[in-house]
Amino acid sequence: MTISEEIKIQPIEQVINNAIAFGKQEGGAVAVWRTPGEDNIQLIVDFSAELQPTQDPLDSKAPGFVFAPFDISEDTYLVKADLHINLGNHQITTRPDYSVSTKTEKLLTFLEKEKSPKTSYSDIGVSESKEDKDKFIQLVNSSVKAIQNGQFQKVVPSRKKEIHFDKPLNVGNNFLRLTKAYPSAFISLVFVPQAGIWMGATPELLISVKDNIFKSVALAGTQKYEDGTSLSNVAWTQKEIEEQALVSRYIINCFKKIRLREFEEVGPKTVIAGNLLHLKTEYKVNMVATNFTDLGEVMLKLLHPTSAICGMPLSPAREFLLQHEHYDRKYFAGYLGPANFDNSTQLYVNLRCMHIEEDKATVFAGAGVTEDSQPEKEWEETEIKMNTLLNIIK
Ligand SMILES: C=C(O[C@@H]1C=C(C(=O)O)C=C[C@H]1O)C(=O)O
Repeated sequence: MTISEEIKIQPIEQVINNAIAFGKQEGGAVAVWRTPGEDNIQLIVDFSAELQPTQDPLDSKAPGFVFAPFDISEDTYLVKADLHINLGNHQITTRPDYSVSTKTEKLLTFLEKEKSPKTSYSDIGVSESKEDKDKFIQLVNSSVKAIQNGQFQKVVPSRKKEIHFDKPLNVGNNFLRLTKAYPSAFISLVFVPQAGIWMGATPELLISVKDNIFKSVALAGTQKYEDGTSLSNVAWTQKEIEEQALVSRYIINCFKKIRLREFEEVGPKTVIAGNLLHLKTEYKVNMVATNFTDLGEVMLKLLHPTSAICGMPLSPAREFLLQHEHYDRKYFAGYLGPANFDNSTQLYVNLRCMHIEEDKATVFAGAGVTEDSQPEKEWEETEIKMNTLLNIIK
């Protein structure tokens, strides 16, 4: 399908804003993303009048973008790539079995003609009370007690914070700001009618499958990154080393459950994630050599939610969070990313993210708690994780 010259000359920010406005107005879902280390931004639109939730987003093999919540009993969506625009080279592709409908024509006209207001930034107010801090400190204290009582070894309590704008946030422009600020993060902007608008810059791969190679990572342990710090001089405490080792063990236990013995393990290494440092171990499996051709689907079901975002062992940690966290994480700490797209699947944990509404947005962050956690430090950790977005958003 050819793309009109008019779309090509539109600023990318405007094409993104108009695609989301189209989804809201005409019904449809939109996903925009930039994978780590890539320049090109991808945008897809699913024209379904009512997007249906799916149980197994990878099973259909349909190219699209998966959007899954933290709590697997809530709805997961696959935004199908009815229409795909590569915003790097302005190539438009439609799904081969999708007949170009009047909706496609309407979208393309919409993208060409509608002008979004020129970039002007909002004044942002952050609402946070002493009560919020006290509540989180209490949550960490009860997490440590539960660990001391032997209920589990690690748990990842989280919290949210609201920010208010005086005028609607320019999401297209802020998405582009995130891509520039965090070249090694997975940057995403998703609109699903039932879930609203979510934007994020996550450092954490959940699973990827490409050229018959399966990958996953164990990412945990957090400290602030000061510009210019040499990674070889970074030191980690025993608590942080153990906390990350539990995530590695969780992944290896998942491999064991399916009797997969041959995997490569590299790390743990210190990595930079925007304004933060983490410890990361990488796992790699050759799916042909091990005869596990559906490893992506199988591991996705076993891994989520990993002990980087929930706890170890999984069940008692999840029960604890459901009882004590007192809010719904929704899509925070869920997973998202392109599936069966350009012959690869890359799903990331939805961290460093925000849910955007008309005049406010909600940011989320959690912190891994072990027996040695100090509540005040865990609070600070959630603050700096939220700053990954708050330092950039205008
Ligand atoms: C839970 C978050 O991050 C996760 C928890 C980490 C930790 O506890 O140190 C580090 C990286 C992520 O796996 C978050 O960003 O909200």
